[in-house]
Order: sequence, then C-alpha cells, then structure tokens
Amino acid sequence: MSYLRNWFPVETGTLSPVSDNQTKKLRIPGTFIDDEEDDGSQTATEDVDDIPPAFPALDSVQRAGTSNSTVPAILNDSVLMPPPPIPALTSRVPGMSQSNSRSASSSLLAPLATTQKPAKPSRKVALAPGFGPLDWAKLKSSGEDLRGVSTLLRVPPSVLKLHNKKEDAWTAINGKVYNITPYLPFHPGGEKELMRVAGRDGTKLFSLTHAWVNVDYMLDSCHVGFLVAERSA
Ligand code: HEM
Repeated sequence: MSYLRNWFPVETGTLSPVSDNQTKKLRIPGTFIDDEEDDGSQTATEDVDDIPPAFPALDSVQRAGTSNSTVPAILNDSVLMPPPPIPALTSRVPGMSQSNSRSASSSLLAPLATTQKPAKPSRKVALAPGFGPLDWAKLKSSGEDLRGVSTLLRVPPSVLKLHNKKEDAWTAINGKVYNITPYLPFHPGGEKELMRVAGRDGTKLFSLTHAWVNVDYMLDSCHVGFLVAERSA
C-alpha cells in the first residue's frame, strides 16, 4: 500500500481515505507490485485489466522533465526537430563536376562520364531531314538500285579514278569498291569528308577516322565490285 502511494505523485491524500479495495482499481497494469500486502487477490482484480499501460511510462524522462530538464517532455508542434540543411544537390550546375570535396563516386549525380563535355568535339554534321541513319537503312533495304552496275566488276585503280565526281563517286575500302554517291547526303561526317576518298582507295582514311564503322554492312547495297591490280583487270 505505501509502495503504491510512492508511485502516484498525485495527492496521496486522496488515496488515504479510500478503502483498500478502491486503491486496487487505481493500480496501473504493468507496474510491479512487490507485495507483502498482496495476497494474490490484488493482481487478479478484474476491474483494472482493461486499463492500458501508462504512456509515457510513469518514470520516463518525458514525464520527469516537464520543467527544468533539457529534454522536452513530449515533442509537439512547437518543439519539432529542426529541418535538415538544404542539400548541396540543389545548387549544382548540371553537366559540371562539383567541388573537390565531393567524390564523384559517392554522389547521387549522374556519372561524370555522361555529363562532361567529350575531350574531342564531334565532327558530325547536321543531316537534312529525311537523311538520318534510319532513312539510309530504309533506303538500302528498299530494293532500289544503288550500285549503278548490273554485275560485280573487277575494278583497277585507273578505272576507279574515273569515278571521282559527286554524281558518280566510287571508292575502295578493304578491297571492295562501293558507289558512294547515294550515301553522300546520309554520311554523318558530311559530303565533303566522304568525297575525299572518291576515285581512290579510301581504306586508310576510313580506318583513321572511324575504324568501328561497319562499312560492309553500311554500304552492302552500293557494292560495285573488287579492287584489283592494274594488269590483272
Ligand atoms: C566510305 C564509307 C564511309 C562510311 C560508310 C562512313 C560512315 C560513317 C558513320 C556511320 C559515321 C557516324 C559514326 C558514329 O556515329 O560513331 C561517320 C562519321 C564520320 N565520318 Fe564517315 N564514313 C565513311 C567514310 C568517311 C571518310 C572517307 C571520311 C573522311 C575523313 C569520313 C569522315 C567522317 C567524320 C569526320 C565523321 C564524324 C565523326 C565524329 O563523330 O566526330 N567518313 N561516318
């Protein structure tokens, strides 16, 4: 009984006049009753079983610190966590790497490889509408004659040399001769660049510029014949 009074900071005086039976009803479930006084009937009292445990707990810092404590009693709207600082992400410049203190690998930014300017500027030209890579793919598989010859030829350098004009341009790449006239407006590097190999063996220049381009596939429907030595023509 005296133990219970200690638990309740409230006017213990109000408890004293009431009967033992009434104090049992005030017991908070979940609190421990060390009882010489408890003969077993107290803990079995049915009336108190529906009362939830006190929250915050009676001896919690929240309850204790209502006045002088630095711990706020209970967080309410006026005692909220301060907002987080504005992240540096909002001040970044797209496409630019951040200050040295940021490591590229630990940020949420897009990988630098895709945001930084390439070391070498592209030398691609703006192609006219209707002359993009897909348009070329469509044209070359359309069945239209892009060779200008009825059968594959043996082409010596002296013959190749004759086909050096825009309207009639041939070039040899890796031993194969192609009619490049239909491809001129589709060439991503521009007509002028492509015309540099017109009428001659363009293998070296082609490989130096873009060895990764699959010329066999790109110009298969422009195949005219094979480059051969002069005397074997
Ligand atoms: C004759 C067969 C040729 C074919 C089929 C061809 C095809 C192509 C293709 C598909 C591209 C785009 C490459 C890419 O997106 O990565 C390209 C770009 C280019 N080509 Fe050609 N090309 C040929 C010959 C030449 C020649 C002889 C030159 C002369 C130098 C040349 C100069 C260029 C240049 C400067 C670019 C732009 C490269 C860049 O992205 O900066 N091409 N060509």
